[in-house]
Amino acid sequence: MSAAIETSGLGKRYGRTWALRDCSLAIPAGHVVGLVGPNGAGKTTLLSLAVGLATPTTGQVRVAGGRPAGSAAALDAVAFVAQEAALYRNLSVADMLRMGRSLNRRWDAERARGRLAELDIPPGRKVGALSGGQRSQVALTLALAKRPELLILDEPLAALDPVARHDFMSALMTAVSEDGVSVVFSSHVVAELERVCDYVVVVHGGRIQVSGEVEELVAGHHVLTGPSDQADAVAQRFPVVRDRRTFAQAHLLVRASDPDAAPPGWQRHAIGLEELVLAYIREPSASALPGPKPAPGEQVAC
Ligand SMILES: Nc1ncnc2c1ncn2[C@@H]1O[C@H](COP(=O)(O)OP(=O)(O)OP(=O)(O)O)[C@@H](O)[C@H]1O
Repeated sequence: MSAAIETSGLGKRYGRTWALRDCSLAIPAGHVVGLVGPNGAGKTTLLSLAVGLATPTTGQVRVAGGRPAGSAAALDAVAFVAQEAALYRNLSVADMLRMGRSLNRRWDAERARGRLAELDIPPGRKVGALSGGQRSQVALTLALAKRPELLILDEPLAALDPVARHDFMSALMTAVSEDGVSVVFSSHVVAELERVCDYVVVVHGGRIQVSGEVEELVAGHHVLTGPSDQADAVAQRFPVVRDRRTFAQAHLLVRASDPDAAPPGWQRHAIGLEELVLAYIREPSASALPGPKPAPGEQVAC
């Protein structure tokens, strides 16, 4: 299967700071990928490298089926919506569309006009006079008019209110189902992920901490609840992501897909994506990456 984004040994250093390091990742095409992590984790850096706006200090990155990031072939296939949507506030919406047409080899003008009409965004209005939600929709329209194979968005939801956020994500999902475009977007809105993403990447401290299909990640983790005095023995049997204990009871979030994982006297609970992602973000030394799983009893370490 071709990869939407593939990196090997990718690193980016700004002065003494490694914004991203040792990043080897293969995100298969055809997914809606949520890229999450705390402030300063390296999300924008990873996306900038994938788009070709930054050059790697180490390693390489290929996009949309093996095209070197930033190459002419990649620029044709990839559309990017930046954190601050790169729109000229003094130009009208129609001017932005004209600019898009002249800058891109592939350009679906009809679709762009139709989309803006559906959204009731007047073509003659200056971009600076639009609401934040409307500006985001214009940026998405420009990106989709390229008919990209891969659409990359850096925190598209950050400035949007809940209704605009919902409308934006619905528009994105429609584009995914109509065009089959692969989408990678970074977000702090972890609660949204479960509804829209089928693949998730967690980055923390410049390193990839989690990468995988949502369904597999959720099926492969459970919370085991039982007596605290047995918790050490149970923790020896499974890779533990999070260990919470009171005097009487322990709650261990473990990486185990075995349906019989719960030892006698212990209960097993399923876990949702939001809780799973937050648990990893709170435990930076834990990781869930493709490849051999950690041995039972091994603390999952990067
Ligand atoms: N141009 C730059 N010059 C110097 N340091 C930078 C630069 N860009 C990013 N960094 C540093 O690299 C690290 C990763 O930054 P990055 O913007 O990729 O994180 P992020 O996960 O996107 O953060 P946020 O969620 O806050 O947007 C941070 O420590 C940041 O300060």
